Amino acid sequence: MRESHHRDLKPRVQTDFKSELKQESLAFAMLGAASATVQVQQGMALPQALAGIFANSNATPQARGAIQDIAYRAMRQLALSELLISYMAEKAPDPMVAALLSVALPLIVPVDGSPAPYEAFTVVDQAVTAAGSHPDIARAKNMVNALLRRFLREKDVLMEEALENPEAKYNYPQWWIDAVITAYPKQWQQVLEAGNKAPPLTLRVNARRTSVQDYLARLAEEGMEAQQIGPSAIRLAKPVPVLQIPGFAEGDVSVQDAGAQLAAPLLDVQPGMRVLDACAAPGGKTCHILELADVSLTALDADPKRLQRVQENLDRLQLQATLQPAEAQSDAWWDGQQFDRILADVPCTASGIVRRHPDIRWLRRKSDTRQLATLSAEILDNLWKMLAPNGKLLFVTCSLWPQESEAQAAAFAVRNRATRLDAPGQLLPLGSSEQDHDGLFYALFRKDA
Ligand SMILES: C[S@@+](CC[C@H](N)C(=O)[O-])C[C@H]1O[C@@H](n2cnc3c(N)ncnc32)[C@H](O)[C@@H]1O
Repeated sequence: MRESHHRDLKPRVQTDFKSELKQESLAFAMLGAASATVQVQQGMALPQALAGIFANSNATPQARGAIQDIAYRAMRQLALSELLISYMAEKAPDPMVAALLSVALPLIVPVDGSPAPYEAFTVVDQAVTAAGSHPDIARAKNMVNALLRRFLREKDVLMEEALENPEAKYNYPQWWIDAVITAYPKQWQQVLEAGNKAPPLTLRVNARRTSVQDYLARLAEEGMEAQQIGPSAIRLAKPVPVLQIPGFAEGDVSVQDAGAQLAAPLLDVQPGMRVLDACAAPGGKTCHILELADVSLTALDADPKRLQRVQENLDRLQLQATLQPAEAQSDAWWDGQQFDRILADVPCTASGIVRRHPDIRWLRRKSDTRQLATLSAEILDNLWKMLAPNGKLLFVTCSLWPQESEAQAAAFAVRNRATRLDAPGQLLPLGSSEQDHDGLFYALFRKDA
């Protein structure tokens, strides 16, 4: 996938996704996933693209699930699919046709080692039906048929050739591959591969309502296989929709990655403390802090809409915080009273959570890293003055890039004469079953009196 290729795309996109196809058909799901894929190629985040498609469509919850699954698979193999298409198509297909082919190919050959979810001939047949049903691409129906059938015939040779290309082999832009190799010369392959695996569903047990042991027993009673993978973290063997998680609606558990669950304990909160969560939404870490101690917490975020999600999570867990829509690099909102603890989970490239957001690699530009690092430095310096003497500030990113993480932490400590305390540093997402977490970074600082 070439950067310039992306910017030049001006496809006709069917955002008002009302298809005449049967909702339960694979063709319907593929068409929805292809519409989402085209929008990502135009620069929109996949969750937003899907939300738009769902809002404008008549899709049932089941059909939505299928669209989502197929779109996420397509993101994890986009560079491979695009290269394969370029081998087989005489001229570059219309973006919507290319997107339909890009959602079909991973269903025939998943490269993460998982079994193919459908019979290959069903995929071809349904892709052709999908093309035929869409007014803008119906004329490409025969081409879709011919190309996918050729792929079935020549799969081994085509795959062998394509997998010699690093972008197609690993399914990341070349600059991303280079950045991982530079930062992690020993584990780069494992890191890239882990980012292409579907993420686990990890729960955080709410210590105010139950214990890990009791909750594991409850899951066992319900026939759900699960394993403890952190002090409060439980990984389900098979992901399920949130509303099927026992006790979720009542607040017994929340969904949170095991790596993200390290934040609240590291802050070492004590009853009565004043705590600022400076980039709080959607409130995963906010709620965890409040589950651990009765503190007076301000949850700040620049995005008021995302702050509503913090409130929803607080309500579900029956917790309280003061919500503050504001930018963390500003002090216009601040009453001058210092905080005992500050969590700075700053905006970053999110390169460490690419297994959950496989679209990120196609949306980010190399230059984003520097811009975000500059903003984070401003945020950190501003928050430092809001910290009380002997207070602690926890700096968190979900980035793999040292420029945003370790280099940022080191420069911050020097600028502010902050004392660095023990913290895990960079968590490498290696996808191993013992350490199954996202790629977060943690640095903890104390302001000496
Ligand atoms: C990594 S997310 C936070 C995740 C959250 N701490 C959790 O555990 O659920 C970063 C958040 O920073 C917010 N944000 C972005 N720029 C900001 C800024 N300048 N000031 C404050 N918040 C900002 C985003 O809206 C986003 O919600």
